[in-house]
Amino acid sequence: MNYENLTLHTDKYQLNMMYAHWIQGTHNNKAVFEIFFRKLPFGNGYAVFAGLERIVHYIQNLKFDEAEIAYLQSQEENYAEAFLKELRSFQFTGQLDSVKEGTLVFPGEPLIRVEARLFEAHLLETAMLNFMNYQTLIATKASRIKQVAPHDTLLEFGTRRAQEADAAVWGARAAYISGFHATSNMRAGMLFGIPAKGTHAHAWVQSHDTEEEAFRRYAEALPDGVTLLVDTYDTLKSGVPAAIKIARMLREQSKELSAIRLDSGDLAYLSKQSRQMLDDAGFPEVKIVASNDLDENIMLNLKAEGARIDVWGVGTQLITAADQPALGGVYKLVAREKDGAYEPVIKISGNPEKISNPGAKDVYRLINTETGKAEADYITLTGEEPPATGKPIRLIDPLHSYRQKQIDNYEAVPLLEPIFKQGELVYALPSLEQIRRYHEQQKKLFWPEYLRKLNPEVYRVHLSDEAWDLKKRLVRAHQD
Ligand SMILES: Nc1ncnc2c1ncn2[C@@H]1O[C@H](COP(=O)(O)OP(=O)(O)OP(=O)(O)O)[C@@H](O)[C@H]1O
Ligand SMILES: O=P(O)(O)OC[C@H]1O[C@H](OP(=O)(O)OP(=O)(O)O)[C@H](O)[C@@H]1O
Ligand SMILES: O=C(O)c1cccnc1
Repeated sequence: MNYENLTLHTDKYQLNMMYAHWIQGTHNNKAVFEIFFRKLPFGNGYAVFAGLERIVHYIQNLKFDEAEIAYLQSQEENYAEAFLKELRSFQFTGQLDSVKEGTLVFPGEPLIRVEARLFEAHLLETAMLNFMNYQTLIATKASRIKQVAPHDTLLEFGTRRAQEADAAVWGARAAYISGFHATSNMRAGMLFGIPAKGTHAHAWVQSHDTEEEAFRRYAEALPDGVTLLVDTYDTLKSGVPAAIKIARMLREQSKELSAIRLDSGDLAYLSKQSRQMLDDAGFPEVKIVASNDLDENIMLNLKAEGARIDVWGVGTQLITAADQPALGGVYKLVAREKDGAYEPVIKISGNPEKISNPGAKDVYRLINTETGKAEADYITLTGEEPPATGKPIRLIDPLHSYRQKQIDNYEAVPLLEPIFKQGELVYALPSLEQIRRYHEQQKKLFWPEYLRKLNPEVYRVHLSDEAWDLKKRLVRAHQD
């Protein structure tokens, strides 16, 4: 079945709630929901927000066609015809604000805010979380990998091990946002304009009588600048020597061997030996590509061992976020329309970290005007006066309110941008190159202590006095 309509890409409970609201006549009441996550993945100090482009396309294409309606009828005989009619004319008419893709984001802050009829806001939850959680997770994993090899070339090789096709292409895009240079996935190349790159598999070597013949034929067949996989039989005894012969052949033809690839064995030892052999043979420009279940920890170790690797092919560990395969982003109701006005709502929990921050909120990044570095993120209620220089801010840690800090000279950059207004797209989606550049600039806003991959400093995310007072008031109201 090849069916692209994602309107029913939602959990059944959303339709249950939509129906129940419709039955009680509250489906047109408005509400505000916010997406945020509570815990950073991989012990990282930040996450890289991604998924907005897919969310925009998803919302623009929401439509209950006849196939969706027929399926719903087949599942629930009870659905009133008038409800199905309501679904047939369904479209998003609300407001959506979001952080831009490539932004560094932190726990507890609103990343996407949806203000819409309950009927619409419920339907959107599942798909939006699905897109945002996965893409943000992979962008964050890719960013960790980039941290350990900031000056090397990074290739995304994960498609064959990804959790199906969508994960492969959107994961490739997420990796590119965080600074990967290319993907092996041709469709991701075609869809998003990511450079597509590839070497060859062991099968190419195995399908010839000798390694040398395989390399020669491959170099003759392909355009200039090939990479040869040298570990099919014996890397140092046969693979690298055969590659050097081909490099000589190519040089005579005024062409060149671009690189060799190592895909097994001790990559530190083999890369150092291969480098020496290539240099001794007069080919210092030929690069060394490594692959084989790499992740940021192995890469860091390889670098510590002095490995001579110029290009890293990273697949499984990146595309599946193997060490933490899910980001726990949530979509929570923060305000509901009552008697024509918004009333903030809270979710109480015995665990203080799970008590939600009530009320529709904005979030600002406070940049110290002297250092140019981010000091903290600052969450206000939407009705509040935005923070501005000249107005000192007392930062109160929402979880540990004894932790307070005053800052005076700052620029407050709003992180949430209007994406949809009254259902109309008001945001010009940036190109992937622009997102990638924006992400690079974002990282420069932070001291390295927040960015390091092991035990990073915790970046502050604070509530304004008004937001904090509202929270205390609602907690108390629920205790009485
Ligand atoms: N010097 C090194 N230091 C740390 N880890 C390394 C080093 N060299 C290779 N590795 C990693 O160790 C793991 C070795 O995996 P494995 O034993 O399955 O590979 P292999 O036997 O060399 O090759 P394969 O099974 O793919 O033919 C891989 O994840 C690889 O990236
Ligand atoms: O190890 P990853 O990080 O997931 O990177 C992708 C892996 O996919 C290929 O191996 P595979 O054994 O599938 O095919 P091959 O015959 O080309 O080695 C490639 O050689 C890499 O080792
Ligand atoms: O081009 C490669 O070398 C490649 C591509 C995908 C997976 N493994 C390797």
